[in-house]
Amino acid sequence: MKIAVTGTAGQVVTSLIERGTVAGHDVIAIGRPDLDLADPASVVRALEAAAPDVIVSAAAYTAVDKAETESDLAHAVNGAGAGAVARAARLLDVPLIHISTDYVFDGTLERPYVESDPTGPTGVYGASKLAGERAVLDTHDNSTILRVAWVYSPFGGNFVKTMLRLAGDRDEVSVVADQVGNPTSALAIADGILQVANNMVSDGSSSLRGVFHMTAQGEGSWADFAQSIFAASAARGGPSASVRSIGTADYPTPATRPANSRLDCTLIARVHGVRLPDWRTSLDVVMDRLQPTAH
Ligand SMILES: NC(=O)C1=CN([C@@H]2O[C@H](COP(=O)(O)OP(=O)(O)OC[C@H]3O[C@@H](n4cnc5c(N)ncnc54)[C@H](OP(=O)(O)O)[C@@H]3O)[C@@H](O)[C@H]2O)C=CC1
Ligand SMILES: Cc1cn([C@H]2C[C@H](O)[C@@H](COP(=O)(O)OP(=O)(O)O[C@H]3O[C@@H](C)C(=O)[C@@H](O)[C@H]3O)O2)c(=O)[nH]c1=O
Ligand SMILES: [Mg+2]
Repeated sequence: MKIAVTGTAGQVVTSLIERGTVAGHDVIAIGRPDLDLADPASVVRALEAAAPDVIVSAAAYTAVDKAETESDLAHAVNGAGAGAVARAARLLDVPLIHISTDYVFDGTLERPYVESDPTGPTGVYGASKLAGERAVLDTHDNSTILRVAWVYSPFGGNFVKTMLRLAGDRDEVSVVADQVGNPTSALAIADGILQVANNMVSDGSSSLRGVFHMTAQGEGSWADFAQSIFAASAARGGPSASVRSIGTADYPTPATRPANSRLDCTLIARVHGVRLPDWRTSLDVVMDRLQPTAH
């Protein structure tokens, strides 16, 4: 399969290049300056020139707090930019897999969110991603939206790397314990994307299209996640710190984040046969990559 993916250095695009290549696919990553999501004409032009069998829309404006003061740019990239990717997929007549987020929800529900639950983003980033979902669904029927969450990997910037950096220069790190979710490895996301792509290319049924939740099994708070990161690091002889559990009110940020970010992934298991590993299993894989010599 010839897979075009948006972005060049992001966590999901880098993981898809690795996992897709291992699986024998031709993965072409297209990003700035050739494809700039803030410039819709460049998006259509670059994707048409690549002539792929399937498009994966993985690039996005992901700076959650900064988005609060860069609303126009966040919406241009995540909203209109996603629409431009969908127009390219329509022109090429190929399946589109678009990546979205748990931050489309307000987090007030007491159980994991299912796909049909009402959205209600609490910040600009979530609102811009929701606009992107709608642009995709309005533009191209042959689309699947995968909502992922709390992404980490050996690549780019993420919570795991932030925690390891903080542990390098302090004994204790304060982390919020009242936001719960599903930490998900970008490498596992890449494997899920490949399975969904295979399904879409070989089967045109509408049941395979639409919105799906796709996160790792298992849940935890950011404080739980930090604790597991430090335990895994210590076991490899790397930096560690103790976690002080704090409340969201004690960690003020420009953007409001959902208290409950948990996504129910029953639908994608049933329809696509995709079930990502437990997050603690995937964390070990990523820690082995980040600290290969530390054992
Ligand atoms: N990170 C997370 O925790 C989560 C992410 N998601 C979603 O998953 C997807 C992948 O996220 P992730 O891999 O972590 O993102 P990263 O922040 O690691 O990377 C973002 C990517 O988007 C590219 N990009 C940003 N702006 C533009 C632009 N104007 N034009 C073209 N490319 C641009 C970057 O380009 P460059 O390569 O040039 O740097 C980079 O490749 C996104 O859709 C995100 O919304 C969903 C839930 C959680
Ligand atoms: C660095 C740090 C963060 N925190 C808190 C802030 C926040 O509530 C939580 C996670 O911090 P982050 O800045 O990594 O979170 P954030 O950037 O909001 O992560 C989100 O990114 C976007 C792109 C998504 O789509 C989401 O799924 C989610 O992964 O931990 C602490 O409590 N202590 C700390 O030392
Ligand atoms: Mg962040």
